[in-house]
Amino acid sequence: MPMYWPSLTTMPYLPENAKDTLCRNVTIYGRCRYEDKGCAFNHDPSKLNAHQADSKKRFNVDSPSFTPSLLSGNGVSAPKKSTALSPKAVSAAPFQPRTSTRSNTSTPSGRSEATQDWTVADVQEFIPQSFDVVSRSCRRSGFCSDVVMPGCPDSPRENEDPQRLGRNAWGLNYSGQMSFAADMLQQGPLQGNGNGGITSPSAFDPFVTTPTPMTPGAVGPVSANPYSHDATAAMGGAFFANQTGFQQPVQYHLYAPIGPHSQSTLGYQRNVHDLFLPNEIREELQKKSAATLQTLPNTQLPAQVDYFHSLVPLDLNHQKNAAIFGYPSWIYKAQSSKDGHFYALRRLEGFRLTNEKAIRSVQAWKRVCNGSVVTVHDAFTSRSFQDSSLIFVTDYHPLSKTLAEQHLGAGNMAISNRFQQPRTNAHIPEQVLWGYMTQIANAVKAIHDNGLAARVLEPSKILITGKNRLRINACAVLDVVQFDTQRTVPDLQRQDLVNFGQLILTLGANSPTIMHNPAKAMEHFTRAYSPQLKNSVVWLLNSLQQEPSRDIDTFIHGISAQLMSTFDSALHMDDQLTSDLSRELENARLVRLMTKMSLVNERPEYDLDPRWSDTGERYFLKLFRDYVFHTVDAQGDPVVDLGHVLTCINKLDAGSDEKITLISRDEQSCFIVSYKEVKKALESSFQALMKPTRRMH
Ligand SMILES: Nc1ncnc2c1ncn2[C@@H]1O[C@H](COP(=O)(O)OP(=O)(O)OP(=O)(O)O)[C@@H](O)[C@H]1O
Repeated sequence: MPMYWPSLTTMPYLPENAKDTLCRNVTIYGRCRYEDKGCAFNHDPSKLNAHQADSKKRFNVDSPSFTPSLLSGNGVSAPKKSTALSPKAVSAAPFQPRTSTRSNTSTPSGRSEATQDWTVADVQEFIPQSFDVVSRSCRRSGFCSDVVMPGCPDSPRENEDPQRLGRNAWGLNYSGQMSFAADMLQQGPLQGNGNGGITSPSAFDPFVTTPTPMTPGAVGPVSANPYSHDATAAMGGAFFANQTGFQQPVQYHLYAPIGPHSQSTLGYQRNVHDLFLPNEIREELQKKSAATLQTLPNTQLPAQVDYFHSLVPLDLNHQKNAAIFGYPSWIYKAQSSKDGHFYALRRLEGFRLTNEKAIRSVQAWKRVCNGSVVTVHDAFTSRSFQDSSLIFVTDYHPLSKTLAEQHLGAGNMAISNRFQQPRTNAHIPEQVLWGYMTQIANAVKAIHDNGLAARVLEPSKILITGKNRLRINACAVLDVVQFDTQRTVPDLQRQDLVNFGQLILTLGANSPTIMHNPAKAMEHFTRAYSPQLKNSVVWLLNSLQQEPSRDIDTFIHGISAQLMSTFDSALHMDDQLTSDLSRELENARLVRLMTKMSLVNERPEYDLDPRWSDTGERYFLKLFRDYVFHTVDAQGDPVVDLGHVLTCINKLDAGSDEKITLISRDEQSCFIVSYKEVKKALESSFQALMKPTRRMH
């Protein structure tokens, strides 16, 4: 190990009391080769002892102003060092207040004092302390004996046997739990003390209620937004949103465990998956994104249909029946050149518009805004397909299936290709069927309230867009195609109720053809489901015959108990999604911060420019990057600890006052810097990048 050389020019920090601090080289090697070459530290232990005796006189038990918070003068907690490690500590005398140290543990002076205390004979008393708030880095951080690094799982803690820690890559211990969480939770909130120091959790007094940053009207630590200094100035509004108006306290930079929780883990344990979106949701969303962005090269389809392009067919087979609309219909996904969004285009092949008013009836459908209806946006005629077609523009719901595909085996082969899960012939559970009923009732009510009728309530025209999540599709089509119908809207609305009843009966009987024999279908339904469900279906089926006339409001009133149950399920789902979302809370921030770091660090075009890469702030940003990502253990193997990375980046984002020691790759120089300083340096370097012409000034 090279001799320690504290007065290198790159080292920005020299303790003001250097003369009172025993040189570390004297401690380690017995002498300092730089004693006469400018080393600013003390090389005569006897002088130091005299001085320390002096200082003990000044600060002792009798000192009237002693505060047993274990904080040093600058607000940084006193080092624990040898006291925590000494075997004598076990039989230590009861707690007695002793001299508080002035500087933090990262400084050479801290080390020399430790040396004074290091001999066993000097360990007089055990001072109960919490962890060192000031962390000290060591590139060889694996169980490094002289560095206590909160957040670094390889640092020794409280006589912990490193072997027992049994950690593996990603900071997981062998039981599969994240190791960093304990450190993060242990550290608790970091709060500036207004002195540039940090109050440690050891100063927490359970009997004193202080306003927390979450308390409305709280002042103190949150009065200054720790992030606001750079918000728009540094990144420009487009890159980082301006955060003015929101006082985010530092505590929010920890991942708070929002339920539901796994019962098999201890309070402080985290599984790496706890930090991110659950895999199923991530996969589902990614598949949906992929489906949305899918394109079809070498297609025979027109390149442009009105203001849409990039058409991809959504139909699962080439056989089209004209049974529902009277015209063969096709569905395409397409991108709008007006707004760049994706839409579903339903094309009715060979339709000739004879009455212009017909197509205007779509206007009324644009006003139907309901979670159970596929929103209709537009309708127009087109000759792009070399015929005369009628096109309906609706919302696109990627990877959706129709009820017929899901439960009645429609397009079975193709479905298994697209969704990789062929339809099961299983009987639909009653609760699921109630869920379908309440959602369709919701859609029908919205449609009827707008003075319209759904007219198409078929299993092949109802989409499942998520788990048990339905939306009525193909609305508005019959209003245009059968514009001249003689039936009144109330009549069509009653017909909707009948169609609704038939739909549920078909699904419950689990066969598309069972409606050819309604008596048999009802018999099957009665056997499979509760009388309440059956009665609801019968009520709907009889809507045309009975007086007084029936409407959707009366039906909804009748199934209110089921509505409550569906509503409750929706609330649970909402909770679950909120909880899942909270896991992603910091990711966007972290990714942006890491992007910033990557943009600044080691830019090839400035590689040979010493003013850019190897001096000042850029240099310690480079070392900070090493500290976060390139730490190695005692054997020189890379430490791959996600917990360490997240902790460091979160603290950087928060601009914490906590200090770290950054050591150069050749171990010849070091910086003692706070995260706050690193953050400022990152901001100004990034600013310099954004203004290349002025960067050198
Ligand atoms: N708005 C939409 N967003 C996404 N996919 C849709 C949309 N509308 C329909 N689809 C999908 O397109 C496919 C074809 O739908 P379509 O309405 O033509 O039903 P179909 O099963 O072909 O019935 P039919 O034979 O009566 O036309 C279905 O798999 C459906 O999930």
